[in-house]
Amino acid sequence: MNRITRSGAGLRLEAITFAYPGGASMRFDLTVEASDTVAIMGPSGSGKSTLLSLIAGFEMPASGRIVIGGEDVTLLPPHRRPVSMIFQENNLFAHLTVAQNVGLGRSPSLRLTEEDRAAVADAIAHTGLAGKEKRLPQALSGGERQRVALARVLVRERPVLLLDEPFASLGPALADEMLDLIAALHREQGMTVLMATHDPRDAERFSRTLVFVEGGTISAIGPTQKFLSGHGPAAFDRYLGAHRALR
Ligand SMILES: Nc1ncnc2c1ncn2[C@@H]1O[C@H](COP(=O)(O)OP(=O)(O)OP(=O)(O)O)[C@@H](O)[C@H]1O
Repeated sequence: MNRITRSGAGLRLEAITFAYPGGASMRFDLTVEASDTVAIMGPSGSGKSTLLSLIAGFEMPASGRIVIGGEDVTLLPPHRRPVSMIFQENNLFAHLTVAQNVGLGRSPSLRLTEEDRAAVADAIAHTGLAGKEKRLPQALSGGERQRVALARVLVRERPVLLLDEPFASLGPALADEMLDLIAALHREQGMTVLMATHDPRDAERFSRTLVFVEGGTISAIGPTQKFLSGHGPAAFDRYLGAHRALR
């Protein structure tokens, strides 16, 4: 059944510097092993989304290098990078059906070959959307819309998946369901996954490695279990304590 095959790519950010106009300067150094699952955590405004946007190519660094799967992608536009990204919401085109939104992952003009159509059907089945192919996004639940975004990621067959708080607009049950689905796809396909999240439960359930971002830089990286069991850096414990107090 599985026409979707993919494996992960390693990722390296070497002395990446970046600043938004008028904003503070940020600097990122990071090495991620192929097929790792990485949670990116840190205070609001610390730079988690910016880090993902730099990897995806939506923002360009002032200096430094980004290497994915051994290829220097620093100067490549987003669509030429071996990366897919899912945002918190607004991942879909409102005027296109589920099947068309997924099909865009294969061809921006929706000129699909037989093989493309088969891949779209596979991805729709994999994400539990069979029977909903002709619906428009407005006729879907929030969780189903995120599944469509995930199905599109699957047909793109990129070895790196970036998730920017993809469950933040979903209730806890749907968020868990979506996380389980991503975990299952990861087990099957081994893509490298980086996920920005504020939720330690998501990090614990899904990630092997935790990256802690503070003040525009990565201040710590290590095994998720170690960080979440209170054996990480003191700053991370303070962040978790403050985060839990807010909830
Ligand atoms: N397009 C932009 N233009 C100017 N400044 C921006 C822009 N996007 C983000 N910033 C600023 O850059 C800093 C880092 O933002 P970023 O969105 O990366 O943080 P974050 O850790 O993802 O935050 P959150 O957890 O709230 O989503 C913040 O101070 C933010 O205000």
